[in-house]
Amino acid sequence: MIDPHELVDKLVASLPDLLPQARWFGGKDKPITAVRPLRTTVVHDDLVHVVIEVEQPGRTENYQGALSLSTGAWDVLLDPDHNGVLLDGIAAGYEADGIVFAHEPGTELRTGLRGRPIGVEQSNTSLIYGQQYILKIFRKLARGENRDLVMHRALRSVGCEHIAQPLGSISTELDGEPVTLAMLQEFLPDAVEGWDMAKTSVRDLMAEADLHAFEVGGDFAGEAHRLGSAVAKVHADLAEALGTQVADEAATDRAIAGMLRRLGEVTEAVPELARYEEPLRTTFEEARQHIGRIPIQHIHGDLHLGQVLRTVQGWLLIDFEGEPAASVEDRLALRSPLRDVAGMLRSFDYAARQLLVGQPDDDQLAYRAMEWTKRNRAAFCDGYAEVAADPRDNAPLLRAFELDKAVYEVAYEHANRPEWLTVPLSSIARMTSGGE
Ligand SMILES: Nc1ncnc2c1ncn2[C@@H]1O[C@H](COP(=O)(O)OP(=O)(O)O)[C@@H](O)[C@H]1O
Ligand SMILES: O=P(O)(O)O[C@H]1O[C@H](CO)[C@@H](O[C@H]2O[C@H](CO)[C@@H](O)[C@H](O)[C@H]2O)[C@H](O)[C@H]1O
Repeated sequence: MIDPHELVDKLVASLPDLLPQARWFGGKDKPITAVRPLRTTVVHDDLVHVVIEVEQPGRTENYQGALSLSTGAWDVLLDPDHNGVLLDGIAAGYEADGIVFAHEPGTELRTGLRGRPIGVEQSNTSLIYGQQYILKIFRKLARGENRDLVMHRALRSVGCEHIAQPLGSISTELDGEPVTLAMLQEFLPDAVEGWDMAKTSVRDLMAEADLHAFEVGGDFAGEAHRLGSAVAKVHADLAEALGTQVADEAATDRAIAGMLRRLGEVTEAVPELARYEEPLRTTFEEARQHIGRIPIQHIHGDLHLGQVLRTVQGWLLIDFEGEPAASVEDRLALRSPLRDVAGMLRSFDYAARQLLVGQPDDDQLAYRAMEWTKRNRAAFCDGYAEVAADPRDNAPLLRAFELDKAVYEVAYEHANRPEWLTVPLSSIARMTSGGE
């Protein structure tokens, strides 16, 4: 009989070489100084689940994976011959040595399906079972229940129609604290990402030299309007399920300090931001007097066009984990719903400009991009205002949140896609000099 611990020890020795090749591994920027197994669980005849601790200069993080007990092959979560037991375990309410497979109350699941990896660039690993279910396996593990699962459960409890319904989970404990390993949701086979739809619309506009955005076949404004209403409904549902609070002095201080801290950190890392530091600082400080006007609540936290799916049943919001770079406390804090609105407004700007990235300056195309952005941002706000207060009624706050998001994007692009840095930087330049 093969000893799983021996297999895991062998695996761990090879992980410093294997991990940097995995798309989901979030520590590619630094060398790996040590990998240790934290917990080894035989989940099924041929599936050994492993939680590892990865040590790098200045950070120690936990990740999960699995190997075959018979062959020692690594990352068999991706293998349809091995991953069927995950869904079957959730359906059956199975437990294996502290790993708990559970379905949501009142849920009945089909079994015997094999999971195929979704095959998109992602920081987790999602498996699709049949045409019905999607299992998101969280690769980097955080202590405490995963926010994506908590928010989905809260939204389900109030009958929210703009999410993919949560159906089950896999969880465990590490050092006495709960840890979510995976979340099962309904899979929408007809779903199209908002980002892809928006890019198609922009392409159609750019291809027509003489037509305005409203005259082009691929006009997105109707969708942007519906999306605005959907986001407002999700905010209302989150408020109903989890409550709201007045932003008191402590919450206000935290919000302003957070924006100023981020500005300082990003300016240090990206010198191109320095010339806008002063007006940005002033905008963030002035936001203090406006924050108290709107109740704070749980929000999506990382809303952009890649986090919304258009399905036959309307727009759905996915991935409630929050900003990848934010601390656990920041992700759990109550915040202004205008932050989500600001995230989406930034995304319209991105969608309009992505075709111009790396191209020589062209005033006509830049003008048309701006036309598309304005039209869709306005439609989104109109849709939002049909369900809740108009976000534009709080323009100074909305503007501060947009600029804060743009500062975040400067850091994100600097680290991930340097050629895209011009997108948030040019918006910051425009907005800090009085433009929209
Ligand atoms: N319920 C769903 N139905 C159909 N496709 C989905 C569903 N949930 C996620 N997807 C697809 O999977 C992609 C990744 O999902 P996401 O939850 O954002 O993972 P990650 O946090 O790892 O990026 C989405 O962009 C979308 O294309
Ligand atoms: O991986 P996540 O979805 O959590 O988000 C991160 O990556 C996004 C890029 O994929 C990044 O979004 C930025 O680029 C988008 C276009 O690719 C654009 O629609 C967004 O508005 C813009 O913020 C996101 O910021 C980052 O957290």
